[in-house]
Amino acid sequence: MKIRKYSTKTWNEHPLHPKTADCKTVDWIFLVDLLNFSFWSDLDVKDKSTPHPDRYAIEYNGVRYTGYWSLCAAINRALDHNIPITTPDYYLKASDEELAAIFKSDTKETIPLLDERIRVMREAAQVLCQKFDGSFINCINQASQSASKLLDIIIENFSSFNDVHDFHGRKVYILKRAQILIADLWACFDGKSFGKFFDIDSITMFADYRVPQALYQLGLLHYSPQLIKKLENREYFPSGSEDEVEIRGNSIWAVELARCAISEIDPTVNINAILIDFYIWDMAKEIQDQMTVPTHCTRSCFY
Ligand SMILES: Nc1nc2c(c(CN[C@H]3C=C[C@H](O)[C@@H]3O)cn2[C@@H]2O[C@H](COP(=O)(O)O)[C@@H](O)[C@H]2O)c(=O)[nH]1
Repeated sequence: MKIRKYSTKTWNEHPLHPKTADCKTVDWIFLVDLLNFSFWSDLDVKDKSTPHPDRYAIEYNGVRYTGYWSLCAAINRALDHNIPITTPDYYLKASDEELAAIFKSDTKETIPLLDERIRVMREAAQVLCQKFDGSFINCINQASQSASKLLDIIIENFSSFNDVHDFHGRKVYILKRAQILIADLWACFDGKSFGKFFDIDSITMFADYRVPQALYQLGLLHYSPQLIKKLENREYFPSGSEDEVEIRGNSIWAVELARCAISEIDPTVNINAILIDFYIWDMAKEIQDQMTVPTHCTRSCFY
């Protein structure tokens, strides 16, 4: 496995990520991270890099994309057809049919949670147009270059980002999409302009379903035999259930411990949870076929 140096510059190198860092790119990142959830397929029981032929996929520039990349491809496809899909005023007023067409599948399976995606688009567009003059840039400006303040603005105004759960009577703030939204801005704008946050290191890893699987593979997360059996049986974990919150919460802690360990080995290295997460997520995609336990199965708009 090639060792890759991940830096914020790597974010823009992905073929489907925007190559210009401007106002339109902020709208693109907001929409992508508004919809950055639940791509795993009921058809793909093996969830390998060679996906089930019928699982949701988008053909774009001659490449078939599944998962997160299928979302980016669908949005870029619409923009290529001069549909202003990243403009909040557009996805506030477009019909359900017009929005559904954006995610039109190039295979038999439709995008998971399509109705939920349309609902959260409407909800977020309403807030952006009514409270922030139609652009997330005004949320960024209100945060005065504080990542934690922007996090508060996001979860106070956009309920679909409110990834908070009860675990044995305690509130667990996971906030995966709200945090990756801030992280993607920081990475795309290379820590400048709309990506400039003096406290970016306060952002944690993004507890999705892919990185926990990789953390286990790397020996940074331990699963009990009972949990492994449930994962192998593709048992469904309801959003907020004990197993699901445990996997996600411990993933965050595992990355924090990894961050501390790296800093102890080399205090000069400029590392944070975001870069560790991005690196592991990208690597997970490369070693998907070698994974010894499947991802966990939860359907939610949180990740
Ligand atoms: N923790 C974490 N979760 C991430 C990402 C990304 C994409 N980030 C890109 C941008 C910069 C980085 O360099 C990555 O290239 C998507 N996801 C989550 O994964 C799941 C989709 O998985 P699959 O079905 O296999 O595509 C879904 O829950 C989605 O929300 C990440 O980076 N970290």
